[in-house]
Amino acid sequence: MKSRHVVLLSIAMAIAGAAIPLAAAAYLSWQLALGAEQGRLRELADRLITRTTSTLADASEALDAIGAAGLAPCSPDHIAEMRRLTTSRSIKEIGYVEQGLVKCTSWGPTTPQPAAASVDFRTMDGLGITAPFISNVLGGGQPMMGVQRGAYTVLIDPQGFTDVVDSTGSGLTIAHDGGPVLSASHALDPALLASLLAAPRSGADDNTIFAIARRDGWLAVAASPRGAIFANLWRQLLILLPLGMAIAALLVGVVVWMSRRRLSPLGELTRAVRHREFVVHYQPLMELKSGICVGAEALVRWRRPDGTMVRPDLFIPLAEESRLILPITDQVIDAVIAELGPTLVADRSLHIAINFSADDIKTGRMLPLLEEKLRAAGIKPQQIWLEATERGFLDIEAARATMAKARAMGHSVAIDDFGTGYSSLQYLQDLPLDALKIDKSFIDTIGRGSATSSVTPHIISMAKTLGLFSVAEGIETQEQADSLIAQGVEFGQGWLYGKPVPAAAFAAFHAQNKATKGSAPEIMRASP
Ligand SMILES: Nc1nc2c(ncn2[C@@H]2O[C@H](COP(=O)(O)O[C@H]3[C@@H](O)[C@H](n4cnc5c(=O)[nH]c(N)nc54)O[C@@H]3COP(=O)(O)O)[C@@H](O)[C@H]2O)c(=O)[nH]1
Repeated sequence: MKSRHVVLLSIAMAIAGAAIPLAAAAYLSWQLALGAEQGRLRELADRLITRTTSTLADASEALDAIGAAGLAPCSPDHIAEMRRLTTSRSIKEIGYVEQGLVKCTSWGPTTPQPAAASVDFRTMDGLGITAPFISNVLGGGQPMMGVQRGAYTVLIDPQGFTDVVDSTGSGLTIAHDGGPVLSASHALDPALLASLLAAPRSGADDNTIFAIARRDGWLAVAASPRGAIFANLWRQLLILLPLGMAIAALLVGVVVWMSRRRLSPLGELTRAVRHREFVVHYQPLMELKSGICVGAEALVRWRRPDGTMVRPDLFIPLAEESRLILPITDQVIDAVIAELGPTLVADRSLHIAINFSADDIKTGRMLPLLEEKLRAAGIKPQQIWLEATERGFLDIEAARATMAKARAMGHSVAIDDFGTGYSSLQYLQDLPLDALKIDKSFIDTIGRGSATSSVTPHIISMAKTLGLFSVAEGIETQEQADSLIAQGVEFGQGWLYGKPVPAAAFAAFHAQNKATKGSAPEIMRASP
C-alpha cells in the first residue's frame, strides 16, 4: 500500500476511532436513561393494577357485607349500613336497585328512577363493571365507575385509581385487558393508546415513552413525554462521555502509533519483507587474465510497489540492525535458485556469490536451509560462494565454525570489502577462507598516485602469502584491469565488464562470454 493510502486510511481510522466510542457513549447513555424510565413506568403501571384490584376488592367486600346484612330494603338501618360502608376512601356511594329502578342510596331514599347504564363487562370474580357510570340519581351526574352485584351498585371515582399512584405527571391508563378503559390521567395520544390496547407493548415513539403491566385481567399503561428522561440522560452522559473520550483518545493514539510505525523506515521494510518485494540482480565476475565469466555476485534490490528500486546500501544497514536481513537473505537464496537454478545445473563451471549478514555468519543458521534447497534444485554447493564482511567476524570463533562448516559442505568463502573494516589482520591466517575481495575504494586509487594506492599491492601480496584468491571490486577502467592482472589478481568485477543486471540478462551475457572465451574450471578452491 502506498504511503498516501496509508495516511488516508489512518485518517479514516482515527476519525472512526474517535467517533465510534463517543457515539457508543451517547447511544449507551440514551439506552440506559430510556431503560430506567421504562422500568419506572412499568413499576407505575404495576402499582396501578394493584390499586385497581384492591379498590375492586373493597367494593366486592362492601357488596358482600350489604348483601349479607339482611336488612329491610331502604329502611333507616339499611341506609345507615350503606352509608357506613361508603366510609372507605374509594367507595363514593352505594345504590339499591329493584326491578331496574334505584330505590335508595347511601344518602337516603330516592324517588324510584331507572338505574344508569348496563354492565360493560364482568371481572373474574363476577363483579359487573360499568365505566363510565353516569346517572343523575346515583353519583349526581358525575362520571363514575359502577361496580354491581345483585341489587347493589357501588360507585367508585375512577380518578382515584390514577391520582394516587403517581405524582410525577406521567400519563396512566387502566383498562380491562381486552375491554374498555376504566380510568386515564393525562390522557395519552388516542391513536397511541388504541394501538397499545390492541397490541400491548413497552417502547418509545417520537414523543412518548411508554410501558405496560398486565395481570389479573387488567392492562395498565404508563407513559411520559420523551423529554422526561433528559435529566437522567445528562447524568449517564456525565459518566459515560469521559469514558468514551478516554477510549477515543486511546484508539486515536493506537492508530497514530501504528501509522507512524507503518510509515517509519522499519515499518516499510517489515512490510516489504512480508510482501517479498526484493529482487536480485547479478554482476558478472570475471577471470581477469582470460576474460572468462566465472560467475556473478547476487546483489539484492528492493522494488517498491510503485516500481522504484531502492539501493541496498540504503536499507541493508537497517535490515541488519533489525535482523530483517535474515528473511531478506532467504529471499535472495530463493531468487538465485529459482532464477538461475537451470543455468547452474547446465553449467557446473558457473558459480554465484551470495552476501551473508553478520548474523548469518555468527550463527550459521542458513547453512542447513541452503543445503536442502540446493539439493532439491540439483545445484552443487561448490557453485555457491559465501561472501561475508569483516562485521561478521566480531565473534571470531563463531565465524570460524560457520565458515569451516560451509567449506566442508563444498562452498567457497570470501571476505567482502576487504580493507574497509577495523578487524585485526591476525584472524586472517586462522580463518578457513578462499578469497579476499579488495574493496572498490582501493581499486579506485590505481593510477592516481594517492596515498592509499600503495595499500593495494600489499593486500594482493597478503592474499598470495595466505594462499587465497584475490578478487578486485569495482573495476571501471582497462588501466585498472591491466594493473590488477600485472599484479597477479585472479578475479574481478566492475562496470568495465558489466553492471548488475536481472537474471535473464546475466544468463545471456554468460552464454555470449562462454561462446567467445570458453568455460572456467569447475571447482575453484584456493586450498583444499
Ligand atoms: N547482506 C547483503 N548485502 C548485500 C546484498 N546485496 C547487496 N548487498 C550490499 O549492499 C551494498 C551495495 O550494493 P550495490 O548497490 O548492489 O553495489 C554493488 C555493485 O553494484 C557496486 N559496483 C560493482 N562494480 C562497480 C563499479 O565498477 N563502479 C561502481 N560505482 N559500483 C560498482 O558495488 C557493490 C558491490 O558490492 P560488494 O561486492 O558486495 O561489496 C554492498 O556492500 C553489497 O555487499 C545482499 O543480498 N545481502
